[in-house]
Amino acid sequence: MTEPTALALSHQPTLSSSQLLAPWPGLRAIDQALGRFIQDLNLRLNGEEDALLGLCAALVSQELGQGHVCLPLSQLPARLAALAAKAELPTDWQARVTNIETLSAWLRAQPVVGTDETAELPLVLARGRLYLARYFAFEQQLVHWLQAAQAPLPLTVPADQLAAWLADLFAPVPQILLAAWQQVRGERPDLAIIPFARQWLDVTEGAELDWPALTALLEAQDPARLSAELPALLPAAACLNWQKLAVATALTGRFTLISGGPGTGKTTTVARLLALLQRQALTTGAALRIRLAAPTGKAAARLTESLGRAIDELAHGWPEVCDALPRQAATLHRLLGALPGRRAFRHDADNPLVLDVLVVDEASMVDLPLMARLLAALPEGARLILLGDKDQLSSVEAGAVLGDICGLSRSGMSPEQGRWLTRLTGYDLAPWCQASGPALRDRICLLRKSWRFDGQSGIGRLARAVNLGQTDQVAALLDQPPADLAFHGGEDRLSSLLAAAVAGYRPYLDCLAQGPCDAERAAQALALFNRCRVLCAVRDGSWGVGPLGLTIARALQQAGCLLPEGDWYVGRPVMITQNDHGLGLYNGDIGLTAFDGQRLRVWFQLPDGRVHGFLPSRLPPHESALAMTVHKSQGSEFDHTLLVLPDSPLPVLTRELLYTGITRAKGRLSLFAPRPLLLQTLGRLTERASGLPLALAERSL
Ligand SMILES: Nc1ncnc2c1ncn2[C@@H]1O[C@H](COP(=O)(O)OP(=O)(O)OP(=O)(O)O)[C@@H](O)[C@H]1O
Repeated sequence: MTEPTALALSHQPTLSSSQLLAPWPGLRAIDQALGRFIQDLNLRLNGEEDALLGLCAALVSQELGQGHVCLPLSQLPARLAALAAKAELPTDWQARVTNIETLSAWLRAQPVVGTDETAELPLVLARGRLYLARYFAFEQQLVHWLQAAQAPLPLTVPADQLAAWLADLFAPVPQILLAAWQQVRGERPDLAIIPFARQWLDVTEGAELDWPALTALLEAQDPARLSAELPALLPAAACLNWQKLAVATALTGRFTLISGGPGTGKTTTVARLLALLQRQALTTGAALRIRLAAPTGKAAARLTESLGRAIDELAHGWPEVCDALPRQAATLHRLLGALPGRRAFRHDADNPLVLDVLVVDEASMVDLPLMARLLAALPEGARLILLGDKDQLSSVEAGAVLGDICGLSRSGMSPEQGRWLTRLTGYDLAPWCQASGPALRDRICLLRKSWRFDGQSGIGRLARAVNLGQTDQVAALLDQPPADLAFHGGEDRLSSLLAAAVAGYRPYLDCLAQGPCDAERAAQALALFNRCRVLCAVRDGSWGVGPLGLTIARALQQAGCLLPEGDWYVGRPVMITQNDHGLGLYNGDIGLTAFDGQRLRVWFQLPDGRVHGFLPSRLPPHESALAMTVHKSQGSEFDHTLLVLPDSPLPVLTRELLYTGITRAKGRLSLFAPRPLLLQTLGRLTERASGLPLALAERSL
C-alpha cells in the first residue's frame, strides 16, 4: 500500500459528486483530499454516499499531521464537534457517533475499512482506534519485531565470568574517587560522606554502612589502600548502579532501550556495554560488527565525539576490546541508504543491513515509519540498542515510539529478571520487582542519576522540577535563580534577550572578522557559534524564529558585529532543512557564511569531521539560524542556551518542549518568557494517540 498522500494522488480518482461538495473548513487540503478519495472509493464499492466516512478519514489524516498515529474512536465526537463549528456536517452526525459500539459496527461494515493489515484496505479499525492502513502496518511491524526480540539470547560465556567483567567495568577508579572526595569534603567530612557515597559509590537511599570507617578510608587519600579495603566496607546489596543494570540487561536480549535525562551516562553506559558484548564475542569467536547511528547529522556527530571519549576512557583497561569498537556514527538515513526522492531505503527486509549490533542515539526523535523501516532492515538475530530521553519532545512526524515503549517500565521488572540481574550484579532488586506486567518491561532501563548537574546546579534542578510538573519549585527557581540560571519575565525581556544574544554571538563573529576564512578559521568559528544559541518555541510571530532572527541580526548590526548586505553576508548562520546526500549536507546541519578571500562560502563540518565551504547557490533548502526552534535543537547542546517563549498560550507550548529547551543548556540557561505562561506550560503534557502501548502490553503478557 502507498503513503496517504501518494494514495490520494496515484489513483487519480475521477471527480464524483462527493468531491464536488463544499470543502470542510478547518481541515488541511491534504486531509480533505484523502477524505474525499476514501468517501468516493466507498461509494464505488457499496453504492452509498456517506460524508461521515469521508470526514472520519479526513480527521485521521489531520491527526497524523499533528503527530498522532491514529484517531481513538472515543475522541471522534469531540473532533467532529470542533469541526461542526466551522463546517457543514451531515445532520445526523451526533446521533451516529455518540455510542462507540454502534460507531465501531458501522465503520466495520464499510468496504474501505479493514480490521487488520492483511485486508489491504485504506482504513483499519483496531483496538478502538481508526488508522490509515499504512500506519497500522508500521505499528504492527514494530509490535511483531519487539515481541520476537523478547526471547532471551543464550549466554556464550558463563554467568560468573560476565559478573566478573561487569564488576571490573564498573569498579570505582581510586584516583577519581579520591579527587572527588577532596572536592566535596569541606570542613565536616562526617556530614559529606552520605551524599558523597550516594553520588559516587551508588549507595542506595537508607543503606546503613560503617560511615566513620568509610570516611577514614577516603581521608587517608591512599589509592592502593582504597582499592584493597573498599570492597569490604561496601557490600553490593547496599548499592545500585542503574548503568550497570542496563549493561547486564543488554547482555541477554536482542532489544534494549536505555533512557535517561541529560548527563545520566547513556553514552558512558553504551561504551561499557559494547565493550562487554565485544569481549564476550572475541572470547568465543569473531568480533561483532557494530554500527552507530542517530536521526540527525548533529546527533550523529555528537555520538561520534562522546562515544569516542567514553571508549578512550575504557581503553586502558580493555585495550584489545576497545580497538574492535566503532568510533564513527552515521545518520539513520545514510545507514539505511536513502534513495533520492523516495521514502523507501536501499536496505530493507530483502536487502538487510550487514551488522550484528546497532546502537541508535536520540531515539526519541525517530518517528514510527522510520523506526518500522529500520527494524525491517535489521538482519535476523541482530541486536538493537536504543538510547534517548523519554521526557523530551517526540519526533516531528507521527508517533512517540520511545515514550510508548518506556511507559511499560511503570510496572518495574519481573521477579525472574530481578533474580538474573542480582546474580550478575549482587544488587538487592526485590523493591523494584512486580509480579505482573508486560514482558517487554524487562528490556527497558532507566538511568536515574545525573553526572552532569550536581545537586546545586540550577539547570539540573529546573529540568527536574519541570519534568515533574512541580510548579512551586519552578516558581522558586525563577524568583531566585541560582548562578547558572537567569530569568527575564518582564516587559524589558526583548532588550535583555538582544543584549545576551549580542554577547553570545560576538565571539564567532569576531573570529570570522579576523581575515579571509579557511577551513581552520571556519572550524574555530563553528565551535564558538555552538557555545551559544537562541531557541524559540515557535516559528511565527514576533517571538518566532524568523522575525526574531531578523531582530537579532539588526541588534548585531547596531553593535557593529555584523554587516548584513542582502541575503548573504559574513557571519550569517544557516541551517539545512533538507538532506542532500550528494553534498553530504543533512537536515539540521549548521553552517557559517564567511569570505574566503574571493567569494562568500558557507562552511560546514561534514560527517567525516572535515570542514568545507560551499557556494551559497549550491546549498540545499536552508534557513537562517540566529534563532532556531527547540524542535530543531534536539540532539544539540550549547554552553549558554537562551530559551524564548512567545507572549500568549499556543498548543505547541508543552512541558516536553520546555524540558527539551532547558536541557539543551550545558553551562548556563537564560529564560525569556512571561512568568504566568511559563508556569502554565508545565501543566500541558503532550499526548500522542497510538495503539502501541496497548498492543505491546497485550502481546507480551
Ligand atoms: N558512572 C559514572 N561515574 C563517573 N562519571 C560518569 C559516570 N557516568 C557518566 N559520567 C560522566 O558524566 C558525564 C555525562 O555522561 P554521558 O555523556 O555518558 O551522559 P549522556 O547521558 O550520554 O549525556 P547527554 O545528555 O549528552 O546525552 C560525562 O562526563 C561522563 O564521564
